[in-house]
Amino acid sequence: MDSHELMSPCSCVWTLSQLVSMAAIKEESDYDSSRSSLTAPDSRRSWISDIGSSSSISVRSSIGGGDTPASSCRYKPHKANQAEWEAIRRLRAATGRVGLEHFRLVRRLGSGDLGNVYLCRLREPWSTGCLYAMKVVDKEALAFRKKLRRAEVERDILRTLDHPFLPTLYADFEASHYACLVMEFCPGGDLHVARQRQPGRRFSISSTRFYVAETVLALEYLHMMGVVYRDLKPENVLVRGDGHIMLSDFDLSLKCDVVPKLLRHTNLPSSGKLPPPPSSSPSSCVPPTIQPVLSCIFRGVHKCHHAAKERDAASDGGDDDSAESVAAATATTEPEVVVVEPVAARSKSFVGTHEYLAPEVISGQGHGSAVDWWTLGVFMYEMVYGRTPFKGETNEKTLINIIKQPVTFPPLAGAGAGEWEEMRTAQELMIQLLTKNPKKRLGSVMGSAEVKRHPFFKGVNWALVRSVRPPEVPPSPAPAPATKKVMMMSRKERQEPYNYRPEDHHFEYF
Ligand SMILES: Nc1ncnc2c1ncn2[C@@H]1O[C@H](COP(=O)(O)OP(=O)(O)OP(=O)(O)O)[C@@H](O)[C@H]1O
Repeated sequence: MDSHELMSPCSCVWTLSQLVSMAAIKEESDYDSSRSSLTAPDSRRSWISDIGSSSSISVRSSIGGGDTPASSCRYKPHKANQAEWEAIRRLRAATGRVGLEHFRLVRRLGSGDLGNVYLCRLREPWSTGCLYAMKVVDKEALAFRKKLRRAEVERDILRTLDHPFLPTLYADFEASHYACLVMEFCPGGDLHVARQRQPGRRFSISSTRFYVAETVLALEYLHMMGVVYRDLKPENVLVRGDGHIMLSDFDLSLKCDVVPKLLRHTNLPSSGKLPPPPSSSPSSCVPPTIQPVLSCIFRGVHKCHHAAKERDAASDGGDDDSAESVAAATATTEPEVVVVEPVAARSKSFVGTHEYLAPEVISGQGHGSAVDWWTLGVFMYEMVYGRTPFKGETNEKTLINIIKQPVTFPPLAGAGAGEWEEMRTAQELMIQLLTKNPKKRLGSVMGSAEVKRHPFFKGVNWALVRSVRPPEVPPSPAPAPATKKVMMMSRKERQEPYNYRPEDHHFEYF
């Protein structure tokens, strides 16, 4: 069969195994592949409830329609000289489009709620060495499960991203009733697995600082693009070939409008006097498009820091009037900060992973970008202590703990003086991130700017984080599959249908 038939409009419905076989390597040897996908325990699965909008959204089969120059974002200035990007660009220039028939699937990297992710490479001989991750979702199955909208949201978000710590979408297209996203391949696995390899199954404070700092930058960019991530956890933080991170999995994310607003540093939550949500420039979660917006701009940050100290000193004493008077005294001289994050966005969807849920998500009172700062606190805690802070014996107990229990820290056995001091600063940051009231949580008013200023990140040069040597650099990917049998998918694996098990994803709390 001519592989181009795949894209011709026809009423045929192909099975995934047929499509995968067509795209798979021609050498049909049956290699044993013990590389089964990594699946997280049930309580760590992500999900979205019907509360809010998901169930009422009509199922539109609008994914893809073939990857043509106009169909997805083609402008990725940060990837300009990257071999993988260049290979796709060259293919598109030669053929006018990118489709499944241009790829060879090598093996399955993993599977999730929406579909399977495959390691693949281009068939063109000149593209040797360029590896990609292809997410394949069955649109019909998703439509049946009322989750097609999630796949569309993920595709739309990926199309807009261009950041060193976020996935690059090289192409997206349809093949029969499958929708395919071709993304950057991360050979280093995820941070959940990486943590298991650490001594005591915990990351050191300096490794934690590195990964958390990169995550902050990724969240900052997402927020500025009007995206609330909502699914931060170590399983979703992948490690690139160079050891830097890449956040993955955007199907639970929330798209919002972001409207820049000017705030003074005195409005920080630690002042105890919060500004009302800006009624003139609210963030809305409805519009389907995302427009890049301005970065945060600071003027006179040194003054900010000084004023913050004064304000903190006043509010530490629990004297609201004192805090207020300091705020008032500095109000006219304080620098202004342009905040472009969707801090006032509100969604009522019950979405996330049990151990990582923010209190406002559980209570259903509406949530916005502050949920990402809560999950950052849980993420950091798990990196440092090897477990999440509110985990109970059951999912229900976990949720109750999140709402009711204060965050506590296990004793740090055998820590030296230096490490103890660093740990104390880390704990301070975690406490501020794990503040149950989202309005008082670090990051809730001025976004990432507040988080980045915390003393835990003292010495971090935010502009150069991507040039810092990561704690671990994964070994180079294996040579091209044509010369390495172990990289090939077995016939059994290629033909295996996507196996959705509803019991893994069912959620019954509300
Ligand atoms: N770019 C990538 N590079 C390497 N592996 C990847 C990549 N993207 C995804 N994977 C692997 O595939 C698995 C499934 O991917 P992903 O989480 O995006 O799917 P999903 O269907 O959206 O899952 P979820 O149930 O978490 O929503 C991941 O856990 C990871 O192991």
